[in-house]
Amino acid sequence: MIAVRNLTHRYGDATAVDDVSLTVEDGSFVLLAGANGSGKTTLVRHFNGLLSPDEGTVEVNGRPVAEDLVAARTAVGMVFQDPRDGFVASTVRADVAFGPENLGLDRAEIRRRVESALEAVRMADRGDARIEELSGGERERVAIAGALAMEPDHLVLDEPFTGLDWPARTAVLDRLQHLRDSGTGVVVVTHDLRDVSALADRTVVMSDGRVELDATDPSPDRLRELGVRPPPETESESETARESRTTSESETATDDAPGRRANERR
Ligand SMILES: Nc1ncnc2c1ncn2[C@@H]1O[C@H](COP(=O)(O)OP(=O)(O)OP(=O)(O)O)[C@@H](O)[C@H]1O
Repeated sequence: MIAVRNLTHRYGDATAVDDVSLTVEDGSFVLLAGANGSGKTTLVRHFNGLLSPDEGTVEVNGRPVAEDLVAARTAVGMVFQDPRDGFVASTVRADVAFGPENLGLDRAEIRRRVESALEAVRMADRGDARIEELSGGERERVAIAGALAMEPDHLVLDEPFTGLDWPARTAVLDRLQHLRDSGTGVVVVTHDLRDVSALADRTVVMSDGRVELDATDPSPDRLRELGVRPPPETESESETARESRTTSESETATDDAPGRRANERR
């Protein structure tokens, strides 16, 4: 479990994360959303000690992150958008193998993990490709494979789907669902709730550094209020509901006060 308690993070005088408490249980899938600058990336960077709190604590599997950074980074895998500088080897397969090799695993286990991770991002046939020759989306997929190959207890993906085509996106989501079902805690930071929200056990929305919403089934209206576009199904349901509301209001309006009703709808 990742347990964040009363976490505050400041950049100079600006408070980016403001007294946030949040837990990510093993085997749960948490969607972390919120407008630009609301503090999502800053928050998740604390999950494996990439940042240290100004106030509050973060524990992973019951142990304070600051006490053992290596343990925290082994337990919490992290993938960020645009991983341009994050590669350590020249070919895809060597890069994905780097982390498992550092865990001291035997060759057969490293091979199993690497092939399985490449399969998950639909790059199984590109293992020998040179990183420098890959497109942006392919690089993102290699970065995701690198984190998958570590088989961490928790996996945090910050805007992981931006450059991914639909087949890759679907394949990665399938793997995330499978991981969640087998006990991994998954956190996906995204502005785009399409497809991901169907998998999420909870949606957490940040605004101005605070957690403003933590719900299993957030209402589309509340999401909109917090600057998050609802997933399409709920959005269209809501549109339908609004349309039918508008129609019945307009029927009533014809009966009693047409001008006033028309203004209200605007
Ligand atoms: N390295 C930094 N130095 C100073 N301020 C920063 C730094 N990183 C982030 N901030 C500020 O902290 C606030 C939160 O930023 P953060 O990147 O955590 O938000 P976010 O919700 O992930 O945004 P986005 O959706 O745009 O990625 C913003 O006001 C941002 O300008």
